[in-house]
Amino acid sequence: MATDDDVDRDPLFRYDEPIFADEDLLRISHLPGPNRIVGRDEHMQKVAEALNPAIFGQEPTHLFIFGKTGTGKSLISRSVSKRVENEARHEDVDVETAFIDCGEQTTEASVIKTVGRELNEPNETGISVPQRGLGTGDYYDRLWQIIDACSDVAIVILDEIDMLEDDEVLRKLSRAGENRRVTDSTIGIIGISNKIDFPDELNERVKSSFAHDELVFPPYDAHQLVDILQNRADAFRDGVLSDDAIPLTAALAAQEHGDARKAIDILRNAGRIATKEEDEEVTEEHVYAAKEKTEADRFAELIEGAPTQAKAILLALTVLTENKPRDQFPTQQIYRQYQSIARKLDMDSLSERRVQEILQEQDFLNVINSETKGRGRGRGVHTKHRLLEEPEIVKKVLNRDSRIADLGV
Ligand SMILES: Nc1ncnc2c1ncn2[C@@H]1O[C@H](COP(=O)(O)OP(=O)(O)OP(=O)(O)O)[C@@H](O)[C@H]1O
Repeated sequence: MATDDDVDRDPLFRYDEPIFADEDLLRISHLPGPNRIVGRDEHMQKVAEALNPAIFGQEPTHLFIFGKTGTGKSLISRSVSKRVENEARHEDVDVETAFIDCGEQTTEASVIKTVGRELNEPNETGISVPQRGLGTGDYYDRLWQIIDACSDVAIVILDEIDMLEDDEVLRKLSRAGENRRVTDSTIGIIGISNKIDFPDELNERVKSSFAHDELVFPPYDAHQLVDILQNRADAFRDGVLSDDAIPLTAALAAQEHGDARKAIDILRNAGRIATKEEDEEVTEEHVYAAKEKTEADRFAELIEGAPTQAKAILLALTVLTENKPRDQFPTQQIYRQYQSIARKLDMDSLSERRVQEILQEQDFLNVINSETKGRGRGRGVHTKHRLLEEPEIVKKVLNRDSRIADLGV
């Protein structure tokens, strides 16, 4: 019988995995078991209290969770929802969860459609939710039918809830859950946002559209990050991680704010770099190189993931910065540049006020720095914005959007 060793393998690929034992444990979307979750007992308890009624088919308390990126908001929401689903089964209650990224689904219709598609089991319900072609009202009708057919309680987790274009969807979801004429099932909403120190108008509007409890997730300290990483160290083969690898990763990830996502990404990238360099151990050097790579990837992802409108605004500031490096520009000037770009892109122009809001959202994400100053009594405020990255790098990333690349800027 031929063994693997006898077969000529294609030399283009690698067949050994000397560094990782199970790299999937370091995937951001991986949902670790409860015993691998560190330092969030109190928060988990609060989410559990809010969702507890769902186990008995009753309406949960709606929740808003705030906290900076990588503080475990999605993890705790998903993990507790899953535990509720499991416990409810013992009571013969069907709890189903839909996780929606409002950064991608920003409109009422697309949120409703996506919740419908996530909860639907088309073979059981016989209901289809087409990607396009239905009006918002029809998507709602189908969603209520799906919720009725597939669950006693639907938990809808809305990640990046501040990206929602309006709050109608929140109001309708929360009212439907209370109104037996719309659906026999109940609905619990968890809204997640990382805009904790950025109270903007949208946030206030969204926040006031239904009754809810609020929870704040603080950043992790370096010790907690070490524990989080230690709990995933079995992603690596025995003895592969040098003694410094985890403490250094945790320290680097704690520098800005204690961000578990960054810590996990750095450790994973360090492992990948060690693999690529055919080293036997993940060393300090790999961790430093991984930090650089993680930050560059994240910046690209941040811009690439932004809606085209936001990219057009960023392009406007980039073009201005190219002519006057490191300068600050008032909103009005960026707005004029943006309008000309929007025209070339054949895109509707947003209002100056909305552009100002988007500039400040980017500010939160460390791409742009915005400073607001009073102009003097009765003369209003004046905001100036500065691009923090090199214009060349920003343009390179923006040009990955084919519509923007076609401008040839
Ligand atoms: N307390 C924790 N214990 C173990 N792993 C954690 C913990 N907190 C976060 N993580 C891990 O860190 C990564 C980021 O966490 P999560 O996505 O929950 O953060 P977040 O606060 O929702 O961030 P964002 O606002 O960027 O979406 C995930 O892979 C998650 O599993």
